[in-house]
Amino acid sequence: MTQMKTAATFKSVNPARPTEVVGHVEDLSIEMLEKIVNRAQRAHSGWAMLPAPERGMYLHRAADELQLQLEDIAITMTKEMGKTLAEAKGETARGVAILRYFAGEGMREIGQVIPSADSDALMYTTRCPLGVVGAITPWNFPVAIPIWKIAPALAYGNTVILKPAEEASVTARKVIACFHSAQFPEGVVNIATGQGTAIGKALVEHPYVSAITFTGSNAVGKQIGRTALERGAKYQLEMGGKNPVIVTKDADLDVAVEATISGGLKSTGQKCTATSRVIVEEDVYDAFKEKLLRAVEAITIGDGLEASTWMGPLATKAQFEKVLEAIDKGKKEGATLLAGGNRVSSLDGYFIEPTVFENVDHSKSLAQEEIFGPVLALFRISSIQEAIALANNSEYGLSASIFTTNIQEMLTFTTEMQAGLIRVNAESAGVELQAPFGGMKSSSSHSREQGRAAIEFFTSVKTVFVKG
Ligand SMILES: NC(=O)C1=CN([C@@H]2O[C@H](COP(=O)(O)OP(=O)(O)OC[C@H]3O[C@@H](n4cnc5c(N)ncnc54)[C@H](OP(=O)(O)O)[C@@H]3O)[C@@H](O)[C@H]2O)C=CC1
Ligand SMILES: O=C(O)CCC(=O)C(=O)O
Repeated sequence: MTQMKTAATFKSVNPARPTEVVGHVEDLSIEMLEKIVNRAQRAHSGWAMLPAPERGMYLHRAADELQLQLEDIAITMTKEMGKTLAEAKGETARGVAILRYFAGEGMREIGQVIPSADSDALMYTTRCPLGVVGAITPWNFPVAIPIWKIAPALAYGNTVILKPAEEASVTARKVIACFHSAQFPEGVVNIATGQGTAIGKALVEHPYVSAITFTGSNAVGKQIGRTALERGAKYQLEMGGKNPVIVTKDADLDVAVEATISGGLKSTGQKCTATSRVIVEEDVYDAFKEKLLRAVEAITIGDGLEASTWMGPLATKAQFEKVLEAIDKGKKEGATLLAGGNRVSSLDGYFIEPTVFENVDHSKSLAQEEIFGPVLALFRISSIQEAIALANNSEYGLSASIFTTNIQEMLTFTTEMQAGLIRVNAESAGVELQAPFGGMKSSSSHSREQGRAAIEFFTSVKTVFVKG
């Protein structure tokens, strides 16, 4: 009798009601990962040799499949990590658009002809794929983030292994099923579910994995960067944010309040681009605060599948506990709690009230540490210079917004703000797929994802000199 070694599994639960199991996912062993990496390595040369427009057609077919599965995938996402169904549908539709954008990359130019000093020579650049790419992704955007890593990797001729967050693995498996239904050649698109500290780590260390693209926490990102650097693999890290919004005395306060609520509290504040510091000029501080607190009070909390819900639960038990601890620490450090601050005791899941603090010390945790939850800190300032200095007083530099109608203030902000995404009269979150995305300072490894910028990470440049 042949003994088949079967994989262990782990369960993924619904954060809105943690007794409900959304699905079981394979907890791969290192031996199984080894097989997947070998398969991806074997598939690489065939995939890289395909004409780029043909690779683009595969991506179009994956987009068609994702479009067909949009409703089911969005419902799974809401059940698995809690964001509202409207947001989950929007994110899945964004995944379709990203696939179509990178399908088009198969038809765009990849190099330049450069004048040579030798009149008998032709000199040009071209690009080649890196090989096997490992994509390690978080739970907060379980469709968009994997796809904005996988789609360019494939378009430029790499094969891919996705290691999704454990808490979003059921959704990730459904996304990868769309690629399989689109009949990508065997081994080109792969998923390796399991623990980050085992499977993720082994992927980063594997000699056949030429590049790692990661989104998640700073602690893990830095560790991945060190390991990849050590063995000469290419790496790209997108990590945290402590994103400021500045509201000046010339701002339209209603617009600023709506954008602060949306940027800070949609997805329950679990976006690396979420607003967490709200820096308001003293002339309008009290008026802004009053409007903000009224809007916060109107927020409906509940299961993301219910149409009346504006804000769902935190995605995981760990995140729920981390956010409650951060709120508690803020209180102990002397900040004034204006709204929220508690778990929602009438609901079983990982729900926390939208929370607003003021009188926050700039050097303390509420002003400096990424919370990744529905928590806003208000700061009162007396000038635009003070506002920008405060906004820049952070180890992070991902996204930053200003609300003003004063053109000089807009220009000063766009010049002096140290952030990869600068937004004027618009919320700090919300990324457009055709534009470069990434942060400054500790928010990223200084590279950019999405749009045409993606080609820089997922390919290597070759300079070719041909002498006749
Ligand atoms: N920038 C962003 O978009 C995000 C930021 N965060 C921040 O990170 C905090 C913690 O969230 P968390 O989910 O724990 O984030 P992590 O950084 O731990 O997880 C992100 C991904 O990395 C994997 N991973 C974990 N450890 C390793 C490792 N040693 N080697 C390789 N891969 C690994 C995880 O797998 P597994 O799930 O199996 O652990 C997951 O797929 C949040 O509170 C928030 O502050 C979180 C999510 C997104
Ligand atoms: O703001 C967005 O749409 C993207 C946010 C993001 O990339 C993240 O939270 O990891």
